[in-house]
Amino acid sequence: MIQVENVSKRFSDMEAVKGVTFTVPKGSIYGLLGSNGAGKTTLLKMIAGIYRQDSGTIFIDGEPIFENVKRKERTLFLPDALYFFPHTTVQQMADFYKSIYPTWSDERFHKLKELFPIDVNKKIQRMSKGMQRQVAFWLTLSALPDVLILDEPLDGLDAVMRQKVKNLLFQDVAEREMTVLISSHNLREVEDLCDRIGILHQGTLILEKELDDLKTDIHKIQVAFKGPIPDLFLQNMDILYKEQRGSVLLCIVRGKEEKITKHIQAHNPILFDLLPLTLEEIFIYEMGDKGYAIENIIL
Ligand SMILES: Nc1ncnc2c1ncn2[C@@H]1O[C@H](COP(=O)(O)OP(=O)(O)OP(=O)(O)O)[C@@H](O)[C@H]1O
Repeated sequence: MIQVENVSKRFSDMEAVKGVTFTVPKGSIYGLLGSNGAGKTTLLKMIAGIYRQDSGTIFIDGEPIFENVKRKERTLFLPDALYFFPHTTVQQMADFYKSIYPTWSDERFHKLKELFPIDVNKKIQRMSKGMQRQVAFWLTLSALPDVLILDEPLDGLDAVMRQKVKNLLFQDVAEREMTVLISSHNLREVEDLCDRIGILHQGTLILEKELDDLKTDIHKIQVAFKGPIPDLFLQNMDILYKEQRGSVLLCIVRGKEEKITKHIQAHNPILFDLLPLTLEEIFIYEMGDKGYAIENIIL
């Protein structure tokens, strides 16, 4: 479990992270989204115990992470810019991981060989960017971490490999209750992976949502009445957005489908449609005046 409470970090005159609070429950996947420079990497590095926060607290499975060797042995961070020792092979890196991570599993390492078509005796720095990322996942997942922190992890992987990696993450979350925090600048890339999404904008967490709630609780409706729109009709609905097109009223409303349908039908509309919203539309309407922040992460 990851608990981040009111965490801030400043680089000279630049406040990169401002009072961020969120929790990632054990055995769940949290997606931290934000455009370039939003503060994702800085926040992730604090949660991984690489940077010390200026203020606030960070607990991993109930303990502070900074300078906590025991916790770090079970918390792996996969950075966006990968680093491997010069001239090392996959096998040599695996031996190194084995020497520093007590949870390392040779069995897992050999099992994953079937998924990653890479020669263990090949020098990593001679591999392509995507192959290097595959090696990083191979090593990381063989260490069986309790908590996995991933910074833009799918960059450079092809579509097939992305799916393989996603399946592996699901497997570890389901079977070992691994906790995953994953940063991305693209909602589409992680929407099928995450239980919960947080949006970071200029160092502040501006929106946090369970993806399942989002999908079931927001609807687009089109409705028309014989005469003018009844006053009570509008007053009793949680409307995020509304637009009149001739006699048709288009609304984005929050609430349970059955309740909304019942309410609308009670006003005898001559036209009524309830349409599904895409995840992108939901975010745009939810963000309201902060819509500019979402554009970069959904296009
Ligand atoms: N070591 C550093 N020294 C000074 N400023 C830094 C440092 N690291 C990050 N920053 C600044 O902090 C802000 C947040 O950067 P960060 O790398 O955390 O953003 P990000 O959301 O990960 O961006 P990207 O998606 O582009 O990787 C930026 O304005 C950046 O210039």
